[in-house]
Parts: sequence; C-alpha cells; structure tokens
Amino acid sequence: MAKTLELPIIDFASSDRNSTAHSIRQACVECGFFYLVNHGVEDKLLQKVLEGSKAFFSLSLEEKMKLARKEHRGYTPLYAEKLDPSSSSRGDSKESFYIGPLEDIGDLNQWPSEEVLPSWRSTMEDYYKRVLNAGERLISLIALALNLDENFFSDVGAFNLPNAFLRLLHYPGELGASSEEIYGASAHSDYGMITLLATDGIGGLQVCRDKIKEPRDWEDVQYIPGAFIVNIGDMMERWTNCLFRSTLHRVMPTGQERYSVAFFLDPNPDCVVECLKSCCNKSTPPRYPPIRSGDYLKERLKLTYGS
Ligand SMILES: O=C(O)CCC(=O)C(=O)O
Ligand SMILES: [Fe+2]
Repeated sequence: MAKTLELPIIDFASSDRNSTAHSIRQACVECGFFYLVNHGVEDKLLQKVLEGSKAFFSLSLEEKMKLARKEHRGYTPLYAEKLDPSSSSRGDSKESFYIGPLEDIGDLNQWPSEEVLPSWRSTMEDYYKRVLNAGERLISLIALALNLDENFFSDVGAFNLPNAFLRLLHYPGELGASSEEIYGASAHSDYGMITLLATDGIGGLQVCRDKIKEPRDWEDVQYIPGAFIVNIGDMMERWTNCLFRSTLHRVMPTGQERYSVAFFLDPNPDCVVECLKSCCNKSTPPRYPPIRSGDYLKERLKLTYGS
C-alpha cells in the first residue's frame, strides 16, 4: 500500500498576498504539488462538467470517433496515449477529450452536436473560462513567489492568448485480465506552466517526489472536496532552473471507474521560456537553453502520441 501524501493547502481567499506567495514558493520548491481552495470555481459547475463528461464518454465509440483528436483537440480512445514511453504496456487505459483555446481564429475545437448533448459546449466553455481566470490569478502569485513583478508572465507574452487545454478524462473500472502492467496514466510530468486538476473523488493519483531514487516511492494524493490539485509543469521548471519542481505522477487503476478534469495552463506558443535571472548565477548556470513554448510542446506531444 502506498503512503498518503500530505500536500500543502493554498487559500485564495487569504488577503495577505505576500504570505500566500511565500507558501506557494515553499510548496513548489519542496513538492511541486499543492491544493488550491477558495479558487472561485463553483462546485455546482464542476459537477455539471463531470456529468457532461460522463454523458460524452457513454456515447458509442463510433459517435466519439467522429470527433477524433485533430490539432490536439477532440477525442482520444483507450490506449491511444502512453505518457511513459519506457513502460511496456500497450498504452494508458483511459479515454479523453481535449478542448483548446476558445478565442482561436476559426475555432479549431470539435464539439458534440447540440442535438446529441444539449448545452454541453456552453458548460465546458463556462468552466474553461473560470479555471483560466483562477489559473491566471495563481500565476501572478507564482511570479510574486519568485520575487518577480506580479505581471511578469503576462509581460513576457505567456497570456497573450495562453495555450490552455481543458482535458476530460475517463478511466474505466473493469479492465479485464491482462498479463502486462496496466496504468490509468503512466508515470509522467506535465509539460506546461501549471495544471489545475479536479476529480470525482475516486482515488488513484500518486506522486513520486524523488524521481532519481530507485525503486520509486509512490504516495497517494488524497481527495479534498472542492479543492483543485495544482502541480508545476516542465516549462515552469525550466523557467526556474529546477527551483520549482515538475513532479512525476501517475494514475493507478483501483477497479473503480474514475472521472477527472485537468486544465493545462501553458504559455502562448510564441512565448520564449528562458531561465529567470534570479534563478541562475555563475555557480548555477542555466540548465536548459531558451525555447519557444510552442516548439517545446510539439516535441513533447510527439513523444506521447507518436505523431
Ligand atoms: O486524472 C488524473 O488524476 C491525472 C491526469 C494527469 O496527470 C494528466 O492528464 O496529465
Ligand atoms: Fe499529469
């Protein structure tokens, strides 16, 4: 049995921004994961999103495949993705649906029709906008936590149409007998700045705080109703020269069906991710060269999906 991990809780309702920023810094340096409470996204809306997600994944495979992933938007069937390319499994045992930036010129998103799932699109758009708002507020606190101006990340163009993706996830309960290792989501770190995750309360999410130690020590992340689970992604790790940690995590099958909703907040594709001056010096030079966010993401997705 994995141990349960005690993650720090960050409260958005606190009026002391400096103290909140200090707590965020500590959480990001020590673990790269924390809970966010009082984030302003109503539980009622999340429940509607989870219901919508259930309704979508209950459609026939044929219906879902009409919206198969294109331009990183739409449906990915079971086993389409392998987050840990070194794992011997045939792919992760989950299906998902991606929704990309809403203000794209010529909206590249794919939507189920109103006849099939009435009001589905507006529920997802509403949730997307609200989580984006919470995420942007959180990023300005992260800037403060790094002793930067709170507008730093918008000033470098990260939010000039951020590359934010909402991803509905469904992990089936019954997987049938198999001789190979099965993961809901195999071990990985997220690619972007931050991820804000909500779940239906079913367990399975685990974190490995030390990716070098062998064998790996996996700890269970507990469910706190109404809280987002937030984690730092690889681009933020690059910006901070590994001061903030993009931590390995995975989802193990528990035998119970599970739904979750992840929101990946990534910078605008043209934003250059480059080691912050405050995070390097002569004795600690930058570990990574500057990179365009869009190029970095494309490379990572190619490894995950094979295209
Ligand atoms: O479903 C979850 O709890 C986590 C999903 C995840 O880590 C991901 O999609 O990157
Ligand atoms: Fe993840």
